[in-house]
Amino acid sequence: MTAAQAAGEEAPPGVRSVKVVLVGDGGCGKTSLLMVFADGAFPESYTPTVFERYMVNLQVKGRPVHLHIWDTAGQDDYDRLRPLFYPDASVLLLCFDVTSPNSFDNVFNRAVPGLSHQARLMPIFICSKKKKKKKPGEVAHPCNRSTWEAKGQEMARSVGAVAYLECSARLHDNVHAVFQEAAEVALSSRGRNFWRRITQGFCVVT
Ligand SMILES: Nc1nc2c(ncn2[C@@H]2O[C@H](COP(=O)(O)OP(=O)(O)OP(=O)(O)O)[C@@H](O)[C@H]2O)c(=O)[nH]1
Repeated sequence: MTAAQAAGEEAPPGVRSVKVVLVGDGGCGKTSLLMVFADGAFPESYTPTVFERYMVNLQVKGRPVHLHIWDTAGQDDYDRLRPLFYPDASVLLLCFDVTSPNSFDNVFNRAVPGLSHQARLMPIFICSKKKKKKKPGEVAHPCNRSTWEAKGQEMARSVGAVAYLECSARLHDNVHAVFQEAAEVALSSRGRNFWRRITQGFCVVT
């Protein structure tokens, strides 16, 4: 695995550039995922993002790639602005938090509308495996491990995602794989229908 490195504004000559957009409910873990990938550190404090761009270099099949990653605001006040980031993007990371059923439903209700007109934009469905301490007497969460994995895969298929990945920013688990997958999908000459076909069985990376 090649470590990502923070990059300058523009891709150096000859280096391919890929735009990735992170979407998902406010607080579902987008910024933390990106910070662990870009800086290698989990941010301990929560500050809601408006719209921020990060540039990170990584290697795909031994060649340098310049990732432009847009971290978008999850709050509903920004629902109309968010799709403005889609047109020249290659990959959309649709994120939800496993401890929040609302964040799961909202991928479909809020993030996906606006996607249908973007034929070139390939969605990847990302599950953020946050761990929540159970309070005494609390009933099992409806999205517990045995159900949310299946639900996640089903949702991924229904929104036409080309892959389904699980990760934890806090545990630094599978974070690099998310962006590596995004870069590989974006740089492939294969179209969205190809990726959908080969991922019908969805490989879950944990
Ligand atoms: N346990 C756990 N908590 C996490 C993880 N990722 C994020 N969090 C926590 O979730 C909260 C929100 O995280 P952010 O990454 O800022 O969420 P966001 O989706 O960028 O939120 P907005 O900027 O409001 O859209 C913070 O308190 C994080 O510490 C994780 O992998 N595990």
